Amino acid sequence: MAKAKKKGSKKVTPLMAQYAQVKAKHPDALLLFRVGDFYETFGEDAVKAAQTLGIIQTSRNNGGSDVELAGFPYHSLDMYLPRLVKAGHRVAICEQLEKPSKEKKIVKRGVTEIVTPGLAVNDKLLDHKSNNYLACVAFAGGKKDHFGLSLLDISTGEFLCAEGPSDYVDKLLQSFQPKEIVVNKGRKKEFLNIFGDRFYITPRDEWIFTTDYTQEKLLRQFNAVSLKGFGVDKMELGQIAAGAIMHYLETTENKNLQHVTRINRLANDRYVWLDRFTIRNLELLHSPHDNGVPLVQVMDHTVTPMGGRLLRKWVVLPLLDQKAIESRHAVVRSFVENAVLLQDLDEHLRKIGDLERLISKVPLGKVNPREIRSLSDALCALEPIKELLAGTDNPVLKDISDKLDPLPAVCGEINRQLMESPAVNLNKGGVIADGYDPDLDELRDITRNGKAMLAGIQQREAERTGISSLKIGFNNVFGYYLEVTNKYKNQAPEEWTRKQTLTNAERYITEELKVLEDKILNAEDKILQREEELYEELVIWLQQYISPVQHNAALVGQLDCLLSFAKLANRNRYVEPVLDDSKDIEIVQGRHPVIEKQLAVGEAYVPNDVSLDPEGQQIIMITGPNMSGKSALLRQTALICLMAQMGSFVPAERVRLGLIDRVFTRVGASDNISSGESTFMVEMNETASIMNNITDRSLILLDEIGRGTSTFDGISIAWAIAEYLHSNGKTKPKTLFATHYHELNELGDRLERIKNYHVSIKEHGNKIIFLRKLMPGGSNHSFGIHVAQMAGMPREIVRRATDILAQLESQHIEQDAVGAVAGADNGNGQGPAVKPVAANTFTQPAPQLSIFETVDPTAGKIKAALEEVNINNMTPIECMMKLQEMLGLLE
Ligand SMILES: Nc1ncnc2c1ncn2[C@@H]1O[C@H](COP(=O)(O)OP(=O)(O)OP(=O)(O)O)[C@@H](O)[C@H]1O
Repeated sequence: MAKAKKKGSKKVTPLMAQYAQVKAKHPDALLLFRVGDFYETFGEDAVKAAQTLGIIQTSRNNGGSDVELAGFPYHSLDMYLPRLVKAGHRVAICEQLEKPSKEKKIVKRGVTEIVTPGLAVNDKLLDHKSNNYLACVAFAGGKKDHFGLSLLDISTGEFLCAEGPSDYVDKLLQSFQPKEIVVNKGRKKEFLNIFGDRFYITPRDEWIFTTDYTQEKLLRQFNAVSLKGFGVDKMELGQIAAGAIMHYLETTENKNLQHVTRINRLANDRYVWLDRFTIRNLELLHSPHDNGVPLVQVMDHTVTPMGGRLLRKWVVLPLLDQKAIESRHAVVRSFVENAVLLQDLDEHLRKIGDLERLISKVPLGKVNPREIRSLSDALCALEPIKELLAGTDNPVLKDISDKLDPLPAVCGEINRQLMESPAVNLNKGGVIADGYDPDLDELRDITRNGKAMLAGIQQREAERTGISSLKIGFNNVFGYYLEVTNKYKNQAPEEWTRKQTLTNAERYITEELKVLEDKILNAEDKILQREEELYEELVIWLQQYISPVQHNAALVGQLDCLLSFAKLANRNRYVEPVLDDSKDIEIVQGRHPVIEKQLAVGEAYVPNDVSLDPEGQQIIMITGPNMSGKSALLRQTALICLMAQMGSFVPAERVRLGLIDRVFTRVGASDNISSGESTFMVEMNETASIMNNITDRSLILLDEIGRGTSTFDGISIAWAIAEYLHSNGKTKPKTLFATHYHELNELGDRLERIKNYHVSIKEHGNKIIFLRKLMPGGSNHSFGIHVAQMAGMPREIVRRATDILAQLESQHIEQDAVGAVAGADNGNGQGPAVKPVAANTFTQPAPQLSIFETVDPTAGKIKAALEEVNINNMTPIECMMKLQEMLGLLE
């Protein structure tokens, strides 16, 4: 008796069994599984794919149970893949590894590529003006504040390595904005605590993060016996981070990395220290405001992607080496003085395209024929650039000229081998030039002239044999044949092979005909195959030129940035800053590079002078009403110094600068509050980090520090900080202090290197007009109420606020009582340099009144009238009439 089929037993199809196997190897990835002409996703992946891509989700019967299914045609991969990755998915692409055939039940499949935000090489996932870094952070043992960081842009081959305390690594993460960070699984929580949760994290097993394993990975990549040559041999944690990246790449099918030819040390002693708050506050790379413009956007006049990407690095890494900065200035000067040279170079640079990313696609096997052609166009454009630079008398430009190598052999070979405008897709043919390969030429000849060749054979054989009625025909059974009518059949030569006898004719085949037939019938396929072979050979041949092409790309990037500085200077009337050995900052008629470009037509930016020097005017205390331009002044001072040290000219009439080594900015009541901490706490933490890191060459901007707390605390803290910066006995950092606590002007009288300034305004009746000029001397009252009035605050409130202010001011016991910082330590344990003064005895303002609790009886009436209103029952006309009634009450 046959066994009854067990109810509910499931038989998984071979395809789904194969899927399950592949998926088990990549559990954390969304698997695109190639089935014929489709990429399919199953189960949870299908749900995610359908949601992200808006494609239809169906189900597939998988032996008794339904599994979710969503798919798209293979040729749409380019469209859908970037969308999946941008949505934050790791995507594994599983291809069919062999051609389907009748004998095989199921074709072999395997994952050929894993794409994540940090592993993108697809143009649709990349921004040509920004690098796309994959990072790794390695931790020291225990709780030590020391980390290794590596950054790799797989799309350009740039590989960087650094080591240092958490605030340094944090600053680098802010500057380089990696798209993905590989972290030791066991330290992920710590990572999130220290560096925040704003990154795309990929946790990996603990064993990878060991010295021996990672070092071996690096040595193998660089084919070296030591890492000394790269200057990273002493950086154990940096090496661990870099090696872990190499491991990660291997496990994500990124094995051909010949374009990663070196690793560079990011040395923090070469660049101005900007912590992440400063990079953010100065809006160097990004602006948090909706229509805000970051500095880099104003500065960027580059015309090549290499220049665009390099400029972003120059902006966050201003130099400390005076010679290097001055040599950039000298190049900019020579371009500013030679408009023709500037324009010619600009024109040639525009032809270069993304040389760096093009060459990186060569080892990755992702380069298409048209891209190779543009590689040669780019190299050809180097020739005139080289010549133009050789004709200058600037040593840096001459050096770039010497080093530029247009690689004529590469250009020549590409031009010889590829068609002038080759197809983008290799599988469509039309890539290799005519005349390059005899076999290919013959095949093409056949497809173009097949019929003529057959006619030629027919004619020749007819003449040779005297069979005048000889014909060539074709059938599906034995292909091309010669047909001879019975009348001539005795004249058929012996070497012809008879294939068929008809009533009135004989059919023959010949060796020659069969060879030609084979060629004609297979020519198309063979052409594609031959083109593929030749193209692959060309790509492999090109690999030997990766390094020289990368070198050219780097030189082009530099040149482009320097030209961009010159264009910036020309278009905006910037001047060359003068650097000297002093520790001074002297800015004459400085402007804010971004705000001046943002002003409405007809409005002019008001320039200002700012002078700081540690021995005289070390701290400038700027008071002035809100909106008067205090923050702009602070920021423009820092931006001018930083731009000067990037090598750029600056928005001012004249600038003399002793190099600055660090810029700190702190903005009171900053809106970037990390979770769980109060605004004030954040502000104090930030300020504490400044206090521990200042040097004589540092520039500090403190904007409304202390604003995040009550007036008492705010003034006290701001006071104590100012005192400390002035009198800590160790360093005299140059400081700009903006505050609306006019009480702080008192410090100017007490401490010799604190000078009071105010941003001038003109009071006109009840209104104020902003003159925006920085003038010596403090201002003696606050202007918050004026600003409230300007903002359209109801008249009643403004009047009431004025009364309260008057009341408070009358209760304000003398100014001396301000310094509520008794006992504030000066950092060297010797107590404050200024004699602490009695605690402030401001009277607390009365608790805030609600708008309707004012003493004004009219408000009470309006309140009562409003309470009667039921908007839901009113027509628009009735609403208007009610409003009119209330306005009547007001009047
Ligand atoms: N020198 C200037 N010339 C022309 N416009 C300026 C100048 N300085 C500032 N502004 C304009 O005034 C606006 C307010 O400036 P800013 O934010 O610096 O004022 P603030 O005194 O710091 O105000 P708050 O205390 O409210 O932060 C700027 O956004 C800018 O549009």
